Order: sequence, then structure tokens, then C-alpha cells
Amino acid sequence: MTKLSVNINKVATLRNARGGNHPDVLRVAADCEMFGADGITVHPRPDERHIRYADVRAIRPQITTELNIEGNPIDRYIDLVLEVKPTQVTLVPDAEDQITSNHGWDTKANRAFLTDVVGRFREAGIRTSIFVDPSVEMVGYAKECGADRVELYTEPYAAGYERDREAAIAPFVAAAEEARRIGLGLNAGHDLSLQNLHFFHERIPWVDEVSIGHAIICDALYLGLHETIAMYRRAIGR
Ligand SMILES: CC(=O)[C@@H](O)[C@H](O)COP(=O)(O)O
Ligand SMILES: NCC(=O)COP(=O)(O)O
Repeated sequence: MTKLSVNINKVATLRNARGGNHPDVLRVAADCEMFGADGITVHPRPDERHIRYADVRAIRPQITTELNIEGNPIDRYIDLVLEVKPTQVTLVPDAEDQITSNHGWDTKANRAFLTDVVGRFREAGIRTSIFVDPSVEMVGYAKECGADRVELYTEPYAAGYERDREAAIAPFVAAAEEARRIGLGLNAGHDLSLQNLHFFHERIPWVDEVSIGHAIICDALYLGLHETIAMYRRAIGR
């Protein structure tokens, strides 16, 4: 079964645009769970322009599904994750000034660093996932680092979907097959949408989790959050 984790960063972005607490990210997280999300994803960045570190601390006790914290493992982030103890931590190699995530780790070049960080999280009982491009080699080295899962960075798939979806999905199928072969769990995310999600899941039905934020919040403007989450669930056969 593939789980749907809803990334609520964009809800925090909207709140931050005006100060105050509208929309209330804690309430939205609870409603997402009530509407069928299998998990909540947050991605605190060093400048806290989206979700804030304080939000992450406040959300943890109310989560009844799975909490996934994504981010670059700088010291402050590592401390936050070890304090909050989410279900899953996803390591993402973001630069501080990036608008959004735009690549996965080089798990070969950063093997020693990632092995150390993954070890610290695993010791604390937190499932670990490493964000990677769809590369068989990067998936293999993620396993060497001791990760439980990889998350495939799906922006290139989303960008190529309309032009040639067979070509766009091909490297993802290869990377996903490698993950399955070596016993790594598999997540996927970035720019997945109602347009491209069903085909992704049809070709890689063993994906454990998709985390989706931007498109869900955009669709919810027209469809409402409840109906939107139901539609994303249907796209992954739920
Ligand atoms: C790792 C990843 O692909 C997502 O976390 C993505 O970066 C969404 O985050 P934003 O909504 O903050 O861009
Ligand atoms: N890990 C990907 C994620 O959480 C959401 O990415 P997006 O759907 O906002 O592009």
C-alpha cells in the first residue's frame, strides 16, 4: 500500500504572508489526517520562511498518523529532529537560499557524512530516508549509508510527463527496481500532481509513500481540502 503524506509547508507560507495565525497549520494538519492523509510532511528551512521550527514542535504531539520531517541536516535541524522524534526524517541537500529543493544527494561523495547522520537518527529510533535523484548508483550508496528508505526526487518526471511520460518514468522505474532489489524502502516526491501521480503509481506500485504539498494546496483552492485528498488517494489506488 502506498501512503499519502501531505506536505503543509505551503499552508505555513500563506499564514506567514500576513503574520497572525490564519490559516492555522495545526488545524490544517489535523484536518488533513481526518480527510485521509496517512502522514504529514514538514520541511523547515534555516530562514523559516515556510514552516517554522516552533510549528514542528507544536505539531508533533497532535499527529495521529506519521510525521515526516524533511531538511538539510545542519546542526540545528539535527537537534530539532532528535528532540521531536518524528516517524521519519528525510535528508535533503538544500542550499540555504533555494526557493525549493532541486536535486538529491550525491550519496557516494557524501557517504561518510550521511552514514554518521543516519546512524544518529536510527539510534534514536527514527526511520531515515535520503532524498536522491533517480540514479541506480545513488540508490545503492544510500543503502551503504544505512538508510531505511530513499525518496526519489520526482521533479524531472513531472517536468517531462506531458512531452513523453514513458521516457520520463524510465529512470525512476530503474532506480525503484534497484531499491526493491537491495531491500530499501521507497518514497517519492516533488511536483507530483493529479495529472502525473496515477501513472507514477501504476508503474511503481511498490512505492511506500508519496509526499505532496504544492499541487495539493493549489487543487484545494478549487476543490476543497477534503475532496482533494480523496482524489490523491484514489490516484494511488486507495
Ligand atoms: C524535498 C522536497 O522535494 C520537498 O520538501 C519540497 O522541497 C517542498 O518544499 P517547499 O514546499 O518548501 O518547496
Ligand atoms: N518531499 C516532497 C514534498 O514533501 C512535497 O513536494 P511538493 O509536492 O510541494 O513539490
